Amino acid sequence: MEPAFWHERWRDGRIGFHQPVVTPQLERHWDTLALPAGSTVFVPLCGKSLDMPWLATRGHRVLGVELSETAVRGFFEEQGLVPAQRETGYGVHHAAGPFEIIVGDAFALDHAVLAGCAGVFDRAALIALPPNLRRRYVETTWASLPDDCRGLLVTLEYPQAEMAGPPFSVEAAEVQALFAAAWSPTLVERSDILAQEPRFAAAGVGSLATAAWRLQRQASV
Ligand SMILES: C[S@@+](CC[C@H](N)C(=O)[O-])C[C@H]1O[C@@H](n2cnc3c(N)ncnc32)[C@H](O)[C@@H]1O
Repeated sequence: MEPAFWHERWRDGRIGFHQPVVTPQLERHWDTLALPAGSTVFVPLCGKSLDMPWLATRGHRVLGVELSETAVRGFFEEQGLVPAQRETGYGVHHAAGPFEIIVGDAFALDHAVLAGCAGVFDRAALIALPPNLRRRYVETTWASLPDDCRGLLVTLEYPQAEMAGPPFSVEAAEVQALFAAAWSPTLVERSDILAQEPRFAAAGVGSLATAAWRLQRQASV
């Protein structure tokens, strides 16, 4: 999707992807990653997700990247924080408490800015991107994470022909194909959620599952 698509969504308040609750798979599976207390977790395409404060309650620092300044302003306001702001080569960097969010393009991040991230959490980031950008996202953004990084990825699976994305369907075979070169993906949960997502059923989608993947970065040689 072009940046204008997302800017319009935030400008018009069409943010049905934003959840008023913490992602359940994050609560269920995060601790199995056994990341050290105090370590930094990267949250790509972060929006104003409540997953970020949840990660902070687990003792993490959080580094997010998000195109929309509206989203980032909303996040800090809702958390009751006033961020310090500075211009960087990646975009305007906002920092307050355990949170740092760059208002910028996830595809422009590099090893230098992500070097301190021990973990990564992706909910509605990979699946927000069309197929050509999904590969680019894994080969640039995820590829810039350090060698020992571990993470959790949440995807949706449904017959793509029955509904246009976003969110897009990303099936297990694609997760394996995208990540297998540099990460070890392990499926930790798959649940049928059609009954909880009436807008998919209303759009004519006949089956809908969510999957959670644990990912371990393989050391580069
Ligand atoms: C589907 S939303 C999910 C937001 C968040 N992960 C959540 O769970 O609520 C995708 C977000 O990615 C942002 N976005 C899209 N492309 C981006 C890019 N190239 N770099 C940074 N953010 C991007 C959009 O503005 C939008 O807020």
